[in-house]
Amino acid sequence: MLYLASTSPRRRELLQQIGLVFDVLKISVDESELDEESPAEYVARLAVAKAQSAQGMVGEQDLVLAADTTVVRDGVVIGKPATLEEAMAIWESLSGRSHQVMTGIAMARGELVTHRVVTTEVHFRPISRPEMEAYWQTGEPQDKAGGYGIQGRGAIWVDRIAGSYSNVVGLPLAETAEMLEAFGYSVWTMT
Ligand SMILES: Cc1cn([C@H]2C[C@H](O)[C@@H](COP(=O)(O)OP(=O)(O)OP(=O)(O)O)O2)c(=O)[nH]c1=O
Repeated sequence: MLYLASTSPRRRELLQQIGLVFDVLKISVDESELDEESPAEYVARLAVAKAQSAQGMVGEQDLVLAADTTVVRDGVVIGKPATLEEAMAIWESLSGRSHQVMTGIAMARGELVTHRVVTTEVHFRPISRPEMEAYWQTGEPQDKAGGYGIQGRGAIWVDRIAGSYSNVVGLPLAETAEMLEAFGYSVWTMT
């Protein structure tokens, strides 16, 4: 059996989109950063921690998939904004330039744990302050890394991307399917 260890509705939808059959496990891990850790190491570590924290809820033969997505600007991890002020500061720093979205994906079965990090380059057009205020009011930015959703209204700020789109939403599907194949899960044979 395949399990997705995530509270994110986006990840659930992405996995469903490619026809996978799975159950969802709610997990929570400490998301604080460690000193000296790169953004790629951070998302990989959190994805592995999420997968491993769910392993106690499943059998030895079950496969657990987990992920962590973050926005990175100039090598700095940008989290989820808690207030309008925080969101404005983030968006000011992303306006009219590029940033990276990194997702760590982890899969764990018994003693075997694999992980991978996928990066997408995202470019924002210049954003005005009234737009930022209006966007905050929609409620969309609050639970999202970098305070935007490319799959929602946030899309109007994105004028180009290089790399995986699903990675920005929370789970890079090509890479996830490839990793699943290595564990014997094919999207073509799952019912
Ligand atoms: C940049 C961006 C992020 N996001 C989301 C993806 C993730 O759900 C979220 C980043 O937070 P995560 O900590 O990766 O995930 P989560 O807290 O939603 O769920 P869980 O840890 O239980 O798996 O931001 C979007 O939905 N769209 C975007 O364009």
